[in-house]
Amino acid sequence: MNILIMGTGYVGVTTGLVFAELGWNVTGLDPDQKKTQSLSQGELTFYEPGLNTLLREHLQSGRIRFTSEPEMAVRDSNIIFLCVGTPSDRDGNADLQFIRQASESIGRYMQEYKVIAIKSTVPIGTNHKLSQWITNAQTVPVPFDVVSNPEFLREGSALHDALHPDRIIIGCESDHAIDVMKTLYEKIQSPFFVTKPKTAEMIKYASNAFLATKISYVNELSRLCENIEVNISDVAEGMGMDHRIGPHFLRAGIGYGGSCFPKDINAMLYMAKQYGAELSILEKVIHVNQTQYSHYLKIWEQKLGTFRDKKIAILGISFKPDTDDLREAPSISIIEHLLESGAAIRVHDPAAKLPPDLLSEQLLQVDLLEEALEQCDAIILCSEWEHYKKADWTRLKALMNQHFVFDGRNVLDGNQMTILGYHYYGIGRHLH
Ligand SMILES: NC(=O)c1ccc[n+]([C@@H]2O[C@H](COP(=O)([O-])OP(=O)(O)OC[C@H]3O[C@@H](n4cnc5c(N)ncnc54)[C@H](O)[C@@H]3O)[C@@H](O)[C@H]2O)c1
Ligand SMILES: O=c1ccn([C@@H]2O[C@H](COP(=O)(O)OP(=O)(O)O[C@H]3O[C@H](CO)[C@@H](O)[C@H](O)[C@H]3O)[C@@H](O)[C@H]2O)c(=O)[nH]1
Repeated sequence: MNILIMGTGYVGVTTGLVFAELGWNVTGLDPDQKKTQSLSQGELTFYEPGLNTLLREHLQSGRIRFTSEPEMAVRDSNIIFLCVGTPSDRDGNADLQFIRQASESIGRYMQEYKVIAIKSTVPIGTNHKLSQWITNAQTVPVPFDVVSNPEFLREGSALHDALHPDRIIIGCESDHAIDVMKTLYEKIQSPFFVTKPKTAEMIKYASNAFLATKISYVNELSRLCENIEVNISDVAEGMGMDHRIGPHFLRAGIGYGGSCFPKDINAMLYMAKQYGAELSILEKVIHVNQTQYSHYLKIWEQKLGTFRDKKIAILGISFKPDTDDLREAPSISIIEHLLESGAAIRVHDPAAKLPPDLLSEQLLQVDLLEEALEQCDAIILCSEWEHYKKADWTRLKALMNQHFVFDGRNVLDGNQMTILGYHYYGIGRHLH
């Protein structure tokens, strides 16, 4: 079977490489020629561990190729995966313009039966719209089936997640298309959950919103823990031992970011309004997330005295470690706040780069951790890269002017840092 992947971003490239790894022939299609040229030369356009090696391997094996020409790519495919972006529009709804454009080119160029699977995260009912857009673009009627096959991979561990998913969700009403999907994924050991298209679409949003709810719950709880001298990490560990709660997504921090949680929860709230329902819990989830970083900045500023004229090192700017993605990263809001408060900032990140137009005399990005710490008064750790966990904090201390460490992800050993002479503060973290 020939697989066409429309959209060669995080999801498209990972999905394409996983199918190539499973032995299928894959074509990646993207109108962005810079992306398809770079990928054809074995260079990813973003940072994601493990993908580069697999990309080069499968370019060599001939199982994957990239193009910006839709006509032949659509014609030669048996199954098409839509992995295009669905960003927020001005009202918070998911903007379906890329889904629509992709479906119109499928309709225009298809000449025989195809299975068309949507991996992009799309509002309830989009599968149905897609069928209409494809049909309307056809000049002669050609049969096809649409499948909802939402993706659950995380950036930073995309390859692992796509090769070992907890479940494969298939929303489809055609037995033939369900069989095609089962054949495609047969080498992946994972439960297969077949349901209606609308249900599959809802499972994706409901899962992301639930994970974000867990995070906002512990984050709000961390504020209480801060006042009662209890360590939120210990509370989360004890809670997580109950298998009904589970240990995951209970790490308190400066808030969630990324290209998915914020936009998907907004899209859910938009849908709720559209269908006359209330999702008041999710409104609170957003509120806690939006106030979490500023709540802790206030506490940290009191510890330091003031941010004005202080030199602050920001460690880790990506929304999470092992990615260079800055979309909705809490670090950006923190940097903006510090600049307004008159601090001078040096930023370090193992992979992510601040956009050049943000940089100024007051805000520099440096290549070495040592350069960021040189003469600084305080560190704010915004994403928990291994690089920082493994750093030699005994040696680094000598570089700093004052020794305040504000650990926005609760990952450094606070007791050890205190013994070394740092003034260590985390998130809802009372030290023993
Ligand atoms: N990033 C993640 O971790 C993740 C995980 C699960 C689901 N998702 C969802 O998957 C979708 C894609 O996310 P992403 O992060 O990979 O997006 P992305 O922005 O990295 O990539 C999307 C790509 O689609 C391309 N594109 C736009 N119009 C096209 C067209 N007509 N034909 C072919 N390609 C086209 C763009 O040029 C871009 O390269 C979104 O709906 C997102 O919510 C993302
Ligand atoms: O206990 C936790 C876990 C995560 N985070 C933060 O939550 C955000 C999102 O992290 P994560 O979910 O690991 O990364 P994403 O790549 O955004 O993945 C989410 O969004 C994807 C896109 O929809 C889904 O496919 C994934 O299943 C879902 O986990 C990051 O800012 C993390 O720092 C916390 O603050 N505490």
